[in-house]
Amino acid sequence: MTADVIDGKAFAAGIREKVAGHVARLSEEHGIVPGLAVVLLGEDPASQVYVRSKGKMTREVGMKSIEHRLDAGTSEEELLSLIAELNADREVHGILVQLPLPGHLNSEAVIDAIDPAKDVDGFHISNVGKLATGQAAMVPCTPLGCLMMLREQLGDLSGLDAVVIGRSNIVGKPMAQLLLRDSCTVTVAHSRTKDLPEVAKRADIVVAAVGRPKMVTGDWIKPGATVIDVGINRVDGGLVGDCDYDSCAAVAGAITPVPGGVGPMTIACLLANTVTACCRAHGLAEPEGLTA
Ligand SMILES: Nc1nc2c(c(=O)[nH]1)N[C@@H](CN(C=O)c1ccc(C(=O)N[C@@H](CCC(=O)O)C(=O)O)cc1)CN2
Ligand SMILES: [Mg+2]
Repeated sequence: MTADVIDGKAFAAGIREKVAGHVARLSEEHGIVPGLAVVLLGEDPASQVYVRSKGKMTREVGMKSIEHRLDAGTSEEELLSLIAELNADREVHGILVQLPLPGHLNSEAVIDAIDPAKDVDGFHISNVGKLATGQAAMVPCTPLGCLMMLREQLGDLSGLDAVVIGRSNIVGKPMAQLLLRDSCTVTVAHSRTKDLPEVAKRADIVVAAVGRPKMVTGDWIKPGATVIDVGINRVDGGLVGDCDYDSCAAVAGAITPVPGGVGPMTIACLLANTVTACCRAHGLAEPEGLTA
């Protein structure tokens, strides 16, 4: 079997087009321009690339991009004071603090200072709780992108066996919640899981989000399963996923490549979340097909 390649780049472009349509309508019918504020501390090269890309795509879909680039040594007090300003700014509908933060800062305290209604990353404890209890939440962008690709590829996910490898707050845990919401039977596996290859091999859906280059190999995959590779590992100047692409693609029914799979969906879903937050803030109907 040769797997279908799930083209995240093309899918993400389609989402951005939908977002642009909603933004145009918000402007024409209501005179509203959604605004996204991105805060970056320090000079981490990858973070700089992501933040630049977020700004560019925000502008391309017609939204207002607000960027705050702060020194790596910025104190928590200064950062919290900026967040309070953004919380109060009516032109800002979404706020995102680029992660990882420099080590002297308490990420949880920083994230929980963001108004949950503007938390377009979906990392605020209130959004985490809402997702877990089935309430309307802001949903973390990377898992949301994975869910959209899975629904597109497989249709109804109900009853499917899903194994999420990785238990991070940013990807693994919210991914498991979303799959559960879509009535999958969900297993969250991690570095201490016994017989991990056998566990993975039972799954119709494997989501790999561990941050270990090429860890998941084809012999872990049930023939025909759908493999979503969230890993972005820089190895020998190139980019590889958490899955060994060639051996997994030889067995899977469908697979996301790295690059060009999950990555581009993250920023597209961020833009989608910003439009959703803007509509909610103004009591307007939420855009369809852009939320979980
Ligand atoms: N506050 C947040 N911080 C971080 C998040 C996040 O969702 N919110 N996610 C990641 C980084 N990230 C966005 O911030 C991100 C990662 C990767 C991509 C992407 O398009 N990747 C491309 C490859 C790009 C490359 O060559 O490096 C791909 O996979 O095709 C977009 C956004 C951590 N921090
Ligand atoms: Mg096929």
